[in-house]
Amino acid sequence: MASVGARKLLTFVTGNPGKLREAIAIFGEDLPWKLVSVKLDLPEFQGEPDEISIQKCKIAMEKVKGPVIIEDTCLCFNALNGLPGPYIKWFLDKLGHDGLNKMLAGFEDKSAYALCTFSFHSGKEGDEIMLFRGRIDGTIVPAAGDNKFGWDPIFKPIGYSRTFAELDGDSKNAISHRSKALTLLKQHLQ
Ligand SMILES: O=P(O)(O)OP(=O)(O)OP(=O)(O)OC[C@H]1O[C@@H](n2cnc3c(O)ncnc32)[C@H](O)[C@@H]1O
Ligand SMILES: [Mg+2]
Repeated sequence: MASVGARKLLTFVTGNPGKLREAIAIFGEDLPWKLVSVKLDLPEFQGEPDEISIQKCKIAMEKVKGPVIIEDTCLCFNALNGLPGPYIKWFLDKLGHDGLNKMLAGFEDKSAYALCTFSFHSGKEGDEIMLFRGRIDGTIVPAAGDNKFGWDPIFKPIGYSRTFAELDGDSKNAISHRSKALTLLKQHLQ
């Protein structure tokens, strides 16, 4: 298995620099693992979040021989029974922040949740793909804050008066869907 010093390499396959930046910060340096990345535009599958994550991980496993992770993020509007969910990337791309807000114009319920699923495979034949999930609940609001990463400007976590985009990186990482999922993965790796 590839290693740096005493540390084993864990390869995160993603085409998204925002995810990578946050994952590196959350993963930290306290494990006997070093997180490295491979930039690849993975296919956008359809289906339920777990199925999508497993399919995505299988593609990553073809590219990376060794321990590998991928991540899939859904943004689910409760008024729309969980949509756009795994399809949020295309909805955001085509409609923008304003259009996503307008989708909820006819509903009183503006609540939503972000769901992050990390998939891990050890790289050993016969081992199963393992899933680690994190969720945060919030509200969809008109865009506020720096437009640096995806739908951050329109997601206001419950209990906060500011959107993800208005929080600094450490504050987002302390509570986010991504950090909850990655913390479970880290516990497994320990
Ligand atoms: O290569 P992968 O890892 O799949 O990266 P992606 O950008 O295609 O990501 P997804 O398929 O998981 O689609 C999720 C969409 O939600 C966005 N997104 C993911 N996590 C986010 C976060 O924490 N805050 C804001 N936007 C986020 C992301 O930019 C995409 O538009
Ligand atoms: Mg993707």
